[in-house]
Amino acid sequence: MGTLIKGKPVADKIKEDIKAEVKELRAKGTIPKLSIIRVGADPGDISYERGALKVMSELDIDVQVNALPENITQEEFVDFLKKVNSDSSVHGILIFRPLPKQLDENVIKYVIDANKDVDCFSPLNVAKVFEGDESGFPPCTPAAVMEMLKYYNVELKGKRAVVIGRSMIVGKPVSMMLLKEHATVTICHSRTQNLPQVASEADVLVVGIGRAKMVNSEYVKDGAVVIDVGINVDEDGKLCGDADTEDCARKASLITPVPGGVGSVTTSVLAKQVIKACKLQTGSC
Ligand SMILES: Nc1nc(=O)c2c([nH]1)NC[C@@H]1CN(c3ccc(C(=O)N[C@@H](CCC(=O)O)C(=O)O)cc3)C=[N+]21
Repeated sequence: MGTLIKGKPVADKIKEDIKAEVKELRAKGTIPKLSIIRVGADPGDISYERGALKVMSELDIDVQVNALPENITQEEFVDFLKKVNSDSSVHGILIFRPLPKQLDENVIKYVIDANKDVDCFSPLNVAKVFEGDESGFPPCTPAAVMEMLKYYNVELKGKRAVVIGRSMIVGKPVSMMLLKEHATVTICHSRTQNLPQVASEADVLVVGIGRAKMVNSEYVKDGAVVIDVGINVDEDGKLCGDADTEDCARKASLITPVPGGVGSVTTSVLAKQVIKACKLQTGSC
């Protein structure tokens, strides 16, 4: 029976480091501020927003939530984003994705100010993740995965990591970050043949596909570490991951729960990146 590894101690440690930095910034008259841009009311977005608001208020970081209508046009969205870009009181910008289909992410990603882009939307920040350059902003969820692995002393060097999912928010960047730590990385997705077989070769299995409880013990090698990045809402309206936690735990050595796992660390990483952005913009680093 595997051990559930929770996000809370990892998040607490990250928050502890940030607290002093916020104090220092505030003493100099700078109020760190995050601007969230949400289009519509997707349950995953709402969950992230709720978590983010809680963490930012704990840490005394200002947040502005911009809830834009589901049917907003591309032009209106771009105009709005440009306004947030040029608002000097805002240091970090988080745009929930995926955006509705009338909005072209391939255009918008060039509009967001890379220095305020705390969740790696801008191609400039994406490039840095792929280059292993830590001067930019990695996406918060993959960064949270790496924080979890580090905190729980999971060895990556030379190990076989399998990532299920190839999104720009989770799968692709987390694969590059695992590669940087010298894992041998396989990226799987909905078209992968013999998925359970490939997944069950993993020492570390990272799941981010957005399909509730899809991954069961058939996908898990004995003693593997399972990191569940999925945030889904089940039939009863409860939050659940992409893995069937209980079933996977029969074989896994360590497994992250949902809620209370990676998601709870993501929001702390977000706060950390807002502070990094704030220091960058106010010249205090
Ligand atoms: N650009 C972008 N980046 C994302 O990383 C992103 C996104 N868009 N769109 C939505 C999904 C979903 N997501 C969550 C992150 C944390 C929690 C979280 O804090 N969850 C808490 C529970 C919070 C609550 O519901 O009260 C937990 O798992 O314990 C939830 C969901 C990130 N996503």
